[in-house]
Amino acid sequence: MTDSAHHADRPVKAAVFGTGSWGTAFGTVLADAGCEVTLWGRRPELAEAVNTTRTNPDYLPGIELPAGLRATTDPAEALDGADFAVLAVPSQTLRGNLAAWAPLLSADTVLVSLMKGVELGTTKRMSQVIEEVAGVPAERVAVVTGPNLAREIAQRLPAAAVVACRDGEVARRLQSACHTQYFRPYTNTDVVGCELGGAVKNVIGLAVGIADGMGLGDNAKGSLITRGLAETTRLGLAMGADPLTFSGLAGLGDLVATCSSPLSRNHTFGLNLGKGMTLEQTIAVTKQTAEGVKSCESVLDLARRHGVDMPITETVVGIVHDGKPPAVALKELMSRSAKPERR
Ligand SMILES: NC(=O)C1=CN([C@@H]2O[C@H](COP(=O)(O)OP(=O)(O)OC[C@H]3O[C@@H](n4cnc5c(N)ncnc54)[C@H](O)[C@@H]3O)[C@@H](O)[C@H]2O)C=CC1
Ligand SMILES: O=C(CO)COP(=O)(O)O
Repeated sequence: MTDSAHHADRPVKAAVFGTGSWGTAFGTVLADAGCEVTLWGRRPELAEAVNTTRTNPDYLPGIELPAGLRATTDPAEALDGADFAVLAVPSQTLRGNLAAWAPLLSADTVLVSLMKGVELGTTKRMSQVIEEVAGVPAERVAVVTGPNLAREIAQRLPAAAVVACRDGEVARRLQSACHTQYFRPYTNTDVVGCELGGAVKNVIGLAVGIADGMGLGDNAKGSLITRGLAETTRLGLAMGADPLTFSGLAGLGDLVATCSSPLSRNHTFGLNLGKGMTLEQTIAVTKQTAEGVKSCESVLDLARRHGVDMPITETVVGIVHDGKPPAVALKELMSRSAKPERR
């Protein structure tokens, strides 16, 4: 654990791009595991605050960050000697961000996605965007996902996670670099399933939030979680994922955490809509990235391209983007034709 994050006779080095809640929290995990970590952020005043107060007052107020974590606004400084370049920016800005950083990457740096979204327009998963923009093979791109609400992790509360890479040995290296007493990563080689699990759970989290806001009860929540997982699995199967991935941490685990936590931005976004706020009002009170708001459209696009029925995702798109009143959307969802459970 703490001693395992060493590469031959030197500590493992990691650059983390994004000084938001998850970038900072995962940087904390890496530093607690013994890595030398440099966070990159856009704003000099936030980098300065991280370095001088050892806190991130904007995203994780009140939580002490480890000494092995420092911040900079210079991407070249962050990447200097990095074994891992960890990406934690919003999914829809990744392409533009990475285009600027890619020329600074060394030939053997492993790129790690922390993001849970699907690119609008291209319907690409984040690892695909990374491969394309950085010009690296799939074997050099890894994904970290699972039930990992950032604030809980930064408070060093226990959690398990999945580290996925097509190359199992790369996944094992990253697993050892981020394994601590409170953070337990498992490896997986099903990158497609792990990424889809993370992206679609945000959409289902919105749906459950809307239902909670409307006061529909816990049976509705259990039904949405289960049928949400069923439609995620259908899409995964059509895209070549291993269906067992969806009953693991990247699927069920993350879905349950997101749908039951007041810390989830997607759940909270849905809750506000369900309580009757307009989309504009909800966006105005949302200060952080709620990926499902944009990714519900790209997930639905993916589903249509693969000929997969995703009624809950379609309902969320109807409410969030087409202005359909939640009560009307609920009626439509409940009036769908009756069918066997396993289909
Ligand atoms: N917060 C959480 O609990 C978890 C978040 N994630 C995923 O991590 C990713 C990042 O989310 P968070 O850190 O939570 O979001 P956040 O909203 O807390 O932070 C986003 C970061 O990206 C930066 N950013 C925003 N627009 C940018 C741009 N145009 N260019 C460069 N940087 C920009 C912000 O300044 C901030 O540092 C998302 O895909 C999210 O789904 C995954 C697991 C847990
Ligand atoms: O992905 C997450 C927990 O695993 C965080 O969920 P939110 O993005 O909804 O806050």
